[in-house]
Amino acid sequence: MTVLIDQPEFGIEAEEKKVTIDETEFVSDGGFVVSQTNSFGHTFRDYDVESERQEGVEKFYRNNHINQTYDFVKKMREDYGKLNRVEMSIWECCELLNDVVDESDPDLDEPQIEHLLQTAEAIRKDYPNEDWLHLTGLIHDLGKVLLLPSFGGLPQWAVVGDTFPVGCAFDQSIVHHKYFNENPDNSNPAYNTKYGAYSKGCGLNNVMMSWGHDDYMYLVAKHNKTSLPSAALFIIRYHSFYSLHRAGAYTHLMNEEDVENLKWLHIFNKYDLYSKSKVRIDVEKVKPYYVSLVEKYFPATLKW
Ligand SMILES: O[C@H]1[C@H](O)[C@@H](O)[C@H](O)[C@@H](O)[C@H]1O
Ligand SMILES: [Fe+2]
Ligand SMILES: [Fe+2]
Repeated sequence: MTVLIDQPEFGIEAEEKKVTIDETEFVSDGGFVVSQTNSFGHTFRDYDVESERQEGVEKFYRNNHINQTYDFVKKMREDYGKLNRVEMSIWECCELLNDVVDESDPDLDEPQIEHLLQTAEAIRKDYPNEDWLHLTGLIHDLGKVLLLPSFGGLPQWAVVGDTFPVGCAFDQSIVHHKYFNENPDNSNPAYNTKYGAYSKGCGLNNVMMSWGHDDYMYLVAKHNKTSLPSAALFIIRYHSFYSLHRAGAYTHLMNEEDVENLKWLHIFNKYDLYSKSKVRIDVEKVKPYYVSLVEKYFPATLKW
């Protein structure tokens, strides 16, 4: 197995370190079993199948697609980039997710803390030595605290669901694409072409993504100077960007570093998606391990 992990130094100017991956030798056989069906007996991410979640999820995407505009995202990034709302530790934030249920998800109606631990534990089974990836699993959805009053109490459409670039044409592969017809950017010639506000190979870092838990948690991790490698930050920031990592759209906006990091996101996605189940994790049992990882990669208190 060839996985090289440079542990970055902790410091403001420390560059995001790379974790290189040799896919041909990277075998995962630790025992995580991919389930064919979700808790409701359907295949994962089927947005059209009749189920108890279908109607609510579609309503969610209508609101999401109408309201996520370039100007809205710009405003949210500026506002939340100040990180002036709350001060707390990573673990305290995990516990806040006890009260959060995600309305965009056809596969899960459990409190989000379950999903965090299920994802992290599933990764740990197959990649026992990649502790940074376990921690990435634990924290990737922490941005959903944006739903809570002390974080601004944003509506679900501004926090969860798949993400996509704003400022250029909305790709057909995006879930419930038809609702973009009512998004004002869709009829704005500055934003409705293949490249829109961007240029070929400009790099995802220069692309504005619809606002939600991904970009927020990226901002929190980055500005609080995590020592996690760049692949972890990429996973956190783009894990909901299914039109890219599943459908292969928008690759014309990627640069070389994005291409490298996308390999890790593909690995991560398997655990994020297929670990969703009704099988509960014993939080108290696994807590000491995750708290030790948090100590390794984050300061004790973070600004949110
Ligand atoms: O419904 C889900 C959920 O909100 C996830 O946290 C997000 O990452 C997915 O992309 C989305 O489809
Ligand atoms: Fe997510
Ligand atoms: Fe997730």
